[in-house]
Amino acid sequence: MSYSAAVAGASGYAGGEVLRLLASHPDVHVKTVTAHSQAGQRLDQVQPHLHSLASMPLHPTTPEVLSGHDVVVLALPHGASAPVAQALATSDPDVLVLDIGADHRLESARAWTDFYGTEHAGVWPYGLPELPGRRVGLSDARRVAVPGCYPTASLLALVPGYSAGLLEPEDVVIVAASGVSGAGRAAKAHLLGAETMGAMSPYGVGGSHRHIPEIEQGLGWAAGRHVQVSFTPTLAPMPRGILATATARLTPGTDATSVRAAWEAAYGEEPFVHLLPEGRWPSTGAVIGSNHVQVQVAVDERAGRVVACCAIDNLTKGTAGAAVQSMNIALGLEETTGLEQEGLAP
Ligand SMILES: NC(=O)C1=CN([C@@H]2O[C@H](COP(=O)(O)OP(=O)(O)OC[C@H]3O[C@@H](n4cnc5c(N)ncnc54)[C@H](OP(=O)(O)O)[C@@H]3O)[C@@H](O)[C@H]2O)C=CC1
Ligand SMILES: CC(=O)N[C@@H](CCC(=O)OP(=O)(O)O)C(=O)O
Repeated sequence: MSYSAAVAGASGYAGGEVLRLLASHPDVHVKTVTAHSQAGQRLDQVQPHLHSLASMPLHPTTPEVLSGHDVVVLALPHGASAPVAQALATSDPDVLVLDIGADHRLESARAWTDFYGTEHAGVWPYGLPELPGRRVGLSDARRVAVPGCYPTASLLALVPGYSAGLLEPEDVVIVAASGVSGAGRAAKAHLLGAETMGAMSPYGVGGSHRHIPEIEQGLGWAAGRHVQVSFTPTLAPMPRGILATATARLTPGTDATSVRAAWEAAYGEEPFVHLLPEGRWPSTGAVIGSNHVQVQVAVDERAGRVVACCAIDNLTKGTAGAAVQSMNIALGLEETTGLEQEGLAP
């Protein structure tokens, strides 16, 4: 069976990555692409690397244009997807909608308003199938909230320890470095070319980053109680990739053997998440361009803490790959379909 797809926000980084993956997907063909300020152009004027889709016209992003497809991917700024999704709920109730933005990720309306400052649009099944119990919730789903990029890396680093009851729920510290494509294509003051090359600096410091409630939500699901997180993002001079380093206090009696066993049990059967052999540490260089994830964990006995690292490509497993993986599950396809690319090196 062949499914038709529309990709909204096709002129952006996330939409472009969705198209790169769908261009070689055997069961889904891209029928419609939309943009906002760049509507009216040909796709290759804004995404010159997408050769097989080059002549597609970029339509305006309206519910009418997006109607009539089997799958709609919304790669739009926060706040822009909820009204489109509401219109599709009336016109196309059975369409599979994957929201790459944040509008439908948070259960807590209060957390949404605190960090995004607008009205909460509601919550959809969360598209990180590697979290306990989430894969089954995605099968037959018609709506999927694709996780944020930093939450993906942070949760894949730490969730096994919370699921196994090995980590304390307070005093979790996560520092993550992201490539500059994480900020999107639109120019931003802290992202002017020369300033990002050859330098690293933090931003969103002091508990203000909007991914904090999403990370706490995912860790809380695994722990069965609230988990308090200090999260600091940093900008790294690379186009793609996230390396998250997370530390948390061990519960009394937890040793390195039980930590290793918990992470092995969580990821032993996962097609995309690779717990590295002991002594090897994740590198963004090993996952760029692919949906694969590298994870490593160690115990810092002096500090009584676990140290877990996770590397992803922010645009693939951190966005578009997660959307395609969730789409495959929701459509009943093999989960890895269209996501077989190895990493790109050097
Ligand atoms: N970049 C990343 O690594 C990740 C991004 N995301 C999320 O994906 C979404 C898209 O991000 P990204 O691709 O990086 O951003 P970009 O700035 O690269 O692209 C934004 C896209 O949205 C369109 N757009 C802008 N304003 C509006 C509007 N008011 N209504 C409809 N469409 C609009 C743009 O169209 P045009 O160019 O024609 O103006 C463009 O296609 C965001 O929610 C982002 O947070 C999630 C995880 C990771
Ligand atoms: C480097 C950089 O600026 N990164 C972005 C993350 C963007 C992102 O992808 O956010 P969502 O997943 O919630 O859409 C930021 O910190 O805002």
